[in-house]
Amino acid sequence: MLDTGWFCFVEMVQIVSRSNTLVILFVSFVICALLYLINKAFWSLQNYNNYDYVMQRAPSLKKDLEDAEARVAHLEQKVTVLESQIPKKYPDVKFLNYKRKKKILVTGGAGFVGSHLVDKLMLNGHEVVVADNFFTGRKQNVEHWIGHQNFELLHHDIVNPLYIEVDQIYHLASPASPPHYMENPVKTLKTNTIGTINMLGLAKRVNATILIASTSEVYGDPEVHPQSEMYWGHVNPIGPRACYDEGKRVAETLTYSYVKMEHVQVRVARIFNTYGPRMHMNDGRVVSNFILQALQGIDLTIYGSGGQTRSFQYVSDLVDGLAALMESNYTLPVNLGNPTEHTIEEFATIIKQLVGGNSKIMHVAAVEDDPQKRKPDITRAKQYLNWEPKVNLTKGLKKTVEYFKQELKLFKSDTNKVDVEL
Ligand SMILES: O=C(O)[C@H]1O[C@H](OP(=O)(O)OP(=O)(O)OC[C@H]2O[C@@H](n3ccc(=O)[nH]c3=O)[C@H](O)[C@@H]2O)[C@H](O)[C@@H](O)[C@@H]1O
Repeated sequence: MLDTGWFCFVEMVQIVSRSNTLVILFVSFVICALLYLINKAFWSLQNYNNYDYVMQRAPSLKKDLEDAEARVAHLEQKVTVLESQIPKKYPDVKFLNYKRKKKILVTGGAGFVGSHLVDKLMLNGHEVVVADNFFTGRKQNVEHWIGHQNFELLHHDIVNPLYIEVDQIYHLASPASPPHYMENPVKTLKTNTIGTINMLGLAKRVNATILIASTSEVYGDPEVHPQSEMYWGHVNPIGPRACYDEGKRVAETLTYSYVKMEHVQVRVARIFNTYGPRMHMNDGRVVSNFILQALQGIDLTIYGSGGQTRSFQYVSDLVDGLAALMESNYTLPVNLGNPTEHTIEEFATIIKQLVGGNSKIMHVAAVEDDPQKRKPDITRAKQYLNWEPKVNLTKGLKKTVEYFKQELKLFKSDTNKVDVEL
């Protein structure tokens, strides 16, 4: 078509040179108009043919597209399967031969203390089964082991019996922070009584050694200071803390009854105030409360005068003590705690200095039956387990503050304010 146009143009130039200019201009105009119309008709015809062609092939093109989509879906599936086969990177665990490798159940193994203990046992090369009802425990505390050949996670409430084969049981399952264990006192009692019976029954059936996590709370509001294992305690049996204090006291009584009647191999750890990474942001105990308040620049709330004392141990010291107790042959209760004692007022100042910021210290109403002093006598642990705490308060608190900073960042990406349960 372009060639024809060019040809006509040349022709016109030749005619112009020979004829009357006006006639020639008119003829040229008519020719150009005709060429334009022919050109337009040609392109419409071409487009019509393409459209027709596409319409004719539409069903087969649609089928091709469907086939391609099915092939892509199939390949995607294959990629998913292959990705799941790529070995996950786990922390390095020790190799133990079958004689030394133990199968160990940790109840409450997804909780704050339990998960640190699980890490230690896993790294030492044992096979670990965690049973947790996730009331205060969290999957994220043990997620780095999920899928490992030595690890198993059971969503199980130990108020119901558990039938498995194990060599050792660390029985840690129970809420431990006052606001959590007071939330449902009957459930706390069931966990510490029926749950403990179930675990002692399991230990008896499979001939496993069982370690019971008891607490400094069995000493109640103590009249003896520091508290040695010989002290029988001073607990209000009908007070708000009784569900936990008395629950743990019954757990100890049950334990020694199983020793007397069934010769079960037992260990009993009386755990004093413990802190460290993986504490829940809404734990409600003093360490997490003060750190979170200081990090957010809000006032640190002291319950009562602040003259009451506590002795804080870092979680890695505790798990070393628990493992040492399990491996010992000592069957009476053992205190596991750090004997460095502080008033709560001093503790608030320590946290404020460590975190910095503008928080002030304020006093609010005292809580009922709050033990006024607490400090472990750890002579027994030193003598029979060769154990004593290694991590000092500043070092432990620095790690804990770092942990809570990260937790706050994650939390704040969701919302702007954290409600600390007070
Ligand atoms: O941390 C632990 O290991 C222990 O914690 C609790 O015992 P408690 O000593 O009462 O724990 P906190 O709630 O941390 O209280 C410690 C002290 O700080 C005070 N407190 C707590 C929280 C707060 O925001 N402000 C405050 O002044 C409490 O009144 C108490 O005097 C549990 O009952 C024990 O079973 C557990 O072993």
